[in-house]
Amino acid sequence: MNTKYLDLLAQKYDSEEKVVTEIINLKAILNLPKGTEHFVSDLHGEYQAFQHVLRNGSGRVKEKIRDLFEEEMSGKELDEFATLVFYPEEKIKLIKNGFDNNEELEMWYTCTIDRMIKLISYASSKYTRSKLRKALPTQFVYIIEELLYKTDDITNKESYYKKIVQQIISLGQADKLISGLAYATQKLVVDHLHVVGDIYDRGPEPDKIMETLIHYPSVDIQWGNHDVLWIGAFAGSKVCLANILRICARYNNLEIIEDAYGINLRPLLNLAEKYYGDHAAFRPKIHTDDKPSDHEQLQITKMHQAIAMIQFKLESSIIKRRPYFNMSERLLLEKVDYDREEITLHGNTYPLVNPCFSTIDPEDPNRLLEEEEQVIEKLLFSIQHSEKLARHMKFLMKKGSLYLKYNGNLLIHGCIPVDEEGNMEKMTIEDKSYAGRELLDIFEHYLRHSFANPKETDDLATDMVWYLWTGQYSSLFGKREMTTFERYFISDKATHKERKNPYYYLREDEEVCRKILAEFDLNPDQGHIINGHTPVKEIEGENPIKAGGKMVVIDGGFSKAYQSTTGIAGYTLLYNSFGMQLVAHKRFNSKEEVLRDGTDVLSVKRLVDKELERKKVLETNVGEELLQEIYILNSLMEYKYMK
Ligand SMILES: O=P(O)(O)OC[C@H]1O[C@](O)(COP(=O)(O)O)[C@@H](O)[C@@H]1O
Ligand SMILES: [Mn+2]
Repeated sequence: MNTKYLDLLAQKYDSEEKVVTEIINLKAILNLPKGTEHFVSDLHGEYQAFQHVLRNGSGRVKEKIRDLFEEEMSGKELDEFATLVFYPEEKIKLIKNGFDNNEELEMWYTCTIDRMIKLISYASSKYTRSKLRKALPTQFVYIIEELLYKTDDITNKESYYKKIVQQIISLGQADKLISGLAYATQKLVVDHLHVVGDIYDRGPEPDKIMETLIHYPSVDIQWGNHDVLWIGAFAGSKVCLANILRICARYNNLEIIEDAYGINLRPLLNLAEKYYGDHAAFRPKIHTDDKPSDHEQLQITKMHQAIAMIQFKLESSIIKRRPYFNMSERLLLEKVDYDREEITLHGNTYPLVNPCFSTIDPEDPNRLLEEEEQVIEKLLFSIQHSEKLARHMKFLMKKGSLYLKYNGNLLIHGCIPVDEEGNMEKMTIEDKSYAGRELLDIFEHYLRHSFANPKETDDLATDMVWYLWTGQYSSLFGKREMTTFERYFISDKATHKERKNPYYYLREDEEVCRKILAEFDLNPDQGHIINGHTPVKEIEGENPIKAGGKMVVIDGGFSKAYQSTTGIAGYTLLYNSFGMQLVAHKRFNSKEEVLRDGTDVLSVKRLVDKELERKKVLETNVGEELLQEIYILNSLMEYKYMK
């Protein structure tokens, strides 16, 4: 090993004892049970529901409370206590309002602090003391450690502990201590979070989800098709930008653009006012209680049309300059008969419902008007200069990837494009052909290149980000076509169908899943594919666990817009030292409801896999890293201290 490196390391470990202590510490960690991994996907801007799932650790918090207190507490009390751990500040306020005098309150404090200490002690039992310390609220570390390491049999210490608790109460610190303990418990029940794509679009608060993730101690992200659309917009793709604006308009979420990210939509509104009127197909979908005024709705409807038409025009130029995207069928503006208001697709002619083509020159339908060009330029400038968006996108790049191999499993948002026989589909890019893992790697390479070169707006890398959103062989989309145009302008529903890659039915087949795992150098006997992206229709009896347990699809639809199709409000997956558990979540309405009714919205758990022996850190990705560290420390020991 390079001695310079070891000399440098010796500055940190400047005594034999320090090296020895660290080696012993790391070896001890290797033998602890593996930490709990928490998988979520398709959050689609639903910040409140996501918060709830994080706070309850997909049921882990409640489970621990039940284990500890089932004997001494009623069902209602267990619920109340769980709610206190999820939303401590709010719940404490509610509980305090219910007391008539100070004595009752003090009794409640004493009992609650005691229970919280027991809970945190139990929740941290598989971790080192140092990890627990890091999770604790800093101002109370000393006090909590004193309370934690009390054992009941040392009765003569009892009065000492009582004194501590009384002091905390009389100094007015009890609320803060209880809240701190609650948050620490939340941190301890889950060790690592995986977000299997689609943080953005459809729901109202993706920016808040990003903030939460940025502050989350241990997280990775597998990009979803909607996430790469945002990355693409920030990286200079005008067509990705048009798409995110169109989707925000469609779902009545333009606040995300204007208020959360500070982008001025005035130029778009001016253009929209000039060329467009009301249009049923472009009215925003309203899911919230705070309905925009009629005037606002009309403005959104107009902007929605303006940006959709810009999108369709921009798409055509990419399709033309990238023949190997194989998308010439999607040159729709050229297929329209503007006099007759008809379009011919696959040999069938359909009337166009309410066309709004006033910015289109039938002789050159793909050409942007100068005004349209200026609008999209201005919007691109603002998007690329939004400080907050820059922070969020950089984080997505830092923690994200197209796929992830983690503890033997393959995490991927969409699919691995395959043919009907289950062979990896090939895509030729600039005369070179790619399939399977290589295809995903080259996609990721282009995406990173585009992000690193935001001034380039029409190069291959930037176009490729759009391909990831909508291309036939994109691992994030995986459908033959996206029929956005048809849904706006053609009433015949048959034209709205998006043909899926065979992956989406072949993934039921264990052999296909094994082949995919092998393609990624994973052990097919032990690994699983964890997928998001396609809502599992529990309502119709669809099972999220497929291919004999090799495939788990966890998109149950956090997205409110999809809950009527799925019948639930999302799946999450937990993978701890005992195995994997799938958790189905019932619809989450509001934090207020949970606080009021004390009920949790979780339901059934299904066992995906049960480890025969409890899995240790040694057998995980983290374990591999620790082994390397131990190896280096041993080298240091030999080089510096054992001569
Ligand atoms: O929500 P909308 O506007 O109906 O959009 C539907 C589009 O979203 C997609 O389903 C992709 O989004 P998801 O990844 O959320 O499924 C496309 O296949 C489809 O064209
Ligand atoms: Mn998706």
